[in-house]
Amino acid sequence: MSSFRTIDNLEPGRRLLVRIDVNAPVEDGVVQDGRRFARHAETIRDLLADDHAVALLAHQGRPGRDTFVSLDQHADILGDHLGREVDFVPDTYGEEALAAIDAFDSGDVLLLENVRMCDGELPEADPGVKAETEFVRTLAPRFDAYVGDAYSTAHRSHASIVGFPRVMDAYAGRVMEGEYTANTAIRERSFDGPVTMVLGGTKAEDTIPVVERLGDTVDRFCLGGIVGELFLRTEGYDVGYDVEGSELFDHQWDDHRETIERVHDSYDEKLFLPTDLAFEGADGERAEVDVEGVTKETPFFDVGSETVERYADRVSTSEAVFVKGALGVFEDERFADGTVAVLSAIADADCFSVVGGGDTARSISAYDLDESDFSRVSIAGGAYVRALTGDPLVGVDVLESAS
Ligand SMILES: Nc1ncnc2c1ncn2[C@@H]1O[C@H](COP(=O)(O)OP(=O)(O)OP(=O)(O)O)[C@@H](O)[C@H]1O
Ligand SMILES: O=C(O)[C@H](O)COP(=O)(O)O
Repeated sequence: MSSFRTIDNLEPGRRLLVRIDVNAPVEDGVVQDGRRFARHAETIRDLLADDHAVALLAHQGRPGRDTFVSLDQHADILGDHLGREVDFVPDTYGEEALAAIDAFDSGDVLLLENVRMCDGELPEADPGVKAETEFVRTLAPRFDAYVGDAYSTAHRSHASIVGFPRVMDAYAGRVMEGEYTANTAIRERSFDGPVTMVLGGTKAEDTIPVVERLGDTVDRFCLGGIVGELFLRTEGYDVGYDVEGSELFDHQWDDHRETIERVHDSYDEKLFLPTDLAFEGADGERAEVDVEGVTKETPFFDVGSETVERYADRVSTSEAVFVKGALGVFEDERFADGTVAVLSAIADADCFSVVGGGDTARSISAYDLDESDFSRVSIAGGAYVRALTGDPLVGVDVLESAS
């Protein structure tokens, strides 16, 4: 059980600084709605019911990525979920933000600008260091308390996650409490039959340590997405290289090569890698190639149909299946087969199943799968895998210390 205080422990009518995580996919400049908005809206609704004044902090994307955009659209989406206006302030702790904060009152909700656009939020550092930033020193005294609700960013030692709770009265919001309780409980379960992990997506830093840490307890790892290609590269296949305009592979290969090779050698028998991959053919349609025939000039966007069949077969004979990261670029219907077919096989199987990853969880609603066919859908990605591996979450630790 966690030992943090929750928003149920707050006196009504406080001025609250609330960190949420509505980091979302951005398609052609349009921020996509999803579970994260819906779940944080529940926290905000509960806070408003207790007459609090709510100033929201959140991030979107990472500097340098095309998903690194302002939060103005996020305010509208949150407003739609809440059925009321959420005021967007295009500033975080400058004059405009301070004027808005000084003027706000019980029952108001405002969303400050993307915290990763302001000095002090990045890079990661010790909570004591982040608490000394101008960002934290300026905003903290203007509020009665801090609410940490961004469970899915609780693995990042950033100012808005660890700096404020270090110096403020701090509480966990509904999302933080719910995700923490469920994800910690998952780790404590044991299973009689085979346990399978389906790992894909774009973040090697999240998925590779999972294989390393859980290699002795998990029976099968079915790999796809970027991580699948990086493992194929250790076997000498010409994949997992950046083509022009992409920055998905080479830096991750440089950072993780040693671990990938070690993990590959140690758990060879448990690792299932794609045997075929999908790409965009000359006619713009989905085409597939056996891994024996791949070339480094071709970008691949999904696992192929033979791989899907093998993975679906593995999950259907499992007692428990954990998913982190999509097997392909499911946002494009041509490359959704791998992700959707394997999720469907999990939904049909008689097993305990958890799907994690902010982006990955979106494929469930995007392709009309039924959320109730899974034991749990977590809106967290990196924090979810850390919960599975038992690694501490700084954003949770700092809330516990604040109690
Ligand atoms: N071969 C591929 N090339 C490029 N992108 C891919 C490929 N396979 C999967 N993806 C992308 O992986 C994404 C999902 O994984 P990602 O690692 O970004 O996040 P996640 O695990 O869902 O969540 P979080 O961001 O919360 O950690 C999807 O948006 C999908 O488009
Ligand atoms: O989407 C996520 O996983 C969280 O919002 C954290 O984002 P980050 O990986 O860019 O820190």
